[in-house]
Amino acid sequence: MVKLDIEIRICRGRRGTLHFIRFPTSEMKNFLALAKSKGMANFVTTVCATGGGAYKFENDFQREVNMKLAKYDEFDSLLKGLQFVDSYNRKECYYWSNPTDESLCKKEEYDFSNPYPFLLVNIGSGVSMLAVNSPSSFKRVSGTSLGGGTFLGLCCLLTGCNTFEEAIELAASGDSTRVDKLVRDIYGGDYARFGLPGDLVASSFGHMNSRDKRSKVKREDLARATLVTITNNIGSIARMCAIQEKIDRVVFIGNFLRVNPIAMKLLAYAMDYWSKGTMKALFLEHEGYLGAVGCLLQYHQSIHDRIRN
Ligand SMILES: Nc1ncnc2c1ncn2[C@@H]1O[C@H](COP(=O)(O)OP(=O)(O)OP(=O)(O)O)[C@@H](O)[C@H]1O
Ligand SMILES: CC(C)(CO)[C@@H](O)C(=O)NCCC(=O)O
Repeated sequence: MVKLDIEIRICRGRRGTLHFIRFPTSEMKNFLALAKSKGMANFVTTVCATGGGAYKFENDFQREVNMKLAKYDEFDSLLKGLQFVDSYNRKECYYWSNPTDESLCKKEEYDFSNPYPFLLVNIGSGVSMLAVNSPSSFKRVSGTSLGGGTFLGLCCLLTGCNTFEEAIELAASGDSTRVDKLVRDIYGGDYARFGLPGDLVASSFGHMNSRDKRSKVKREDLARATLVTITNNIGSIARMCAIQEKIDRVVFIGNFLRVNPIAMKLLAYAMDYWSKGTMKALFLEHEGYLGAVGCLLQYHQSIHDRIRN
């Protein structure tokens, strides 16, 4: 279990501890009802917010609890949060060593004090890829709608599970090769001419057209195959973006990676293997909270600027 609280001094000499809690935006109605019943508006007038929810729920906050949202762009917030969290916590950034050897693969700290340029891959319900060249310069290079939401949605459909935690637990004990068709299922071994090893997935879910194979597959196998399919696709797009932008470090964040070492190791493997060791996959301990930290910092900065002028 990673300790996520951060002791901070933000600006105007303010000190404190950042605590992190999360709930899905599908629970916003319940959150607002709780905030109302506890009289939250008596001690908080403004809530910093980022992402689509900052726009979608703005009127609800005003109407239900008479609170204002201080809204900040999701990518500005992610990057500001990342810079801040990494500077406060030297152990924030890590990688998976020996990703091509499961028995040796382990989590190791990474010194990210000289970060630029890097590719930031935010795996939320959808996925965005940003090329970050300096603290103030970035562009959104690409994205894909096949993200964490797709993994969870397909997993619920295919296995009858109901939560992300359940989906990950199922995947942990599943075997995706009972679902996916591998190169060796097509070639009988490697396709050496183009460097495609026999154990590479040739066709995700490619076995599932067979009635016989479908009758033998378990929920766990389907969950694992869904996880592998979505993760490999993201890894592949991220690698192409990194090549296009001439970047060799790729930082993966977003709640899809929460409690999800299978996906992280797969991404580490894919980046290392397909780049012949020239690209590195990096991860952050606060992978799902960077936007929240970033919008708080921007709010403080705006107050500071207002006081100075
Ligand atoms: N407890 C959880 N409940 C639901 N999803 C979870 C949970 N923990 C991790 N996830 C994963 O995180 C994903 C959402 O990630 P995140 O919260 O970073 O994205 P988001 O900001 O909502 O994304 P987007 O901006 O694309 O809508 C889910 O689709 C799911 O794969
Ligand atoms: C729409 C956002 C930016 C919201 O965070 C994200 O879900 C995303 O990048 N989706 C993928 C959209 C695309 O296909 O590029």
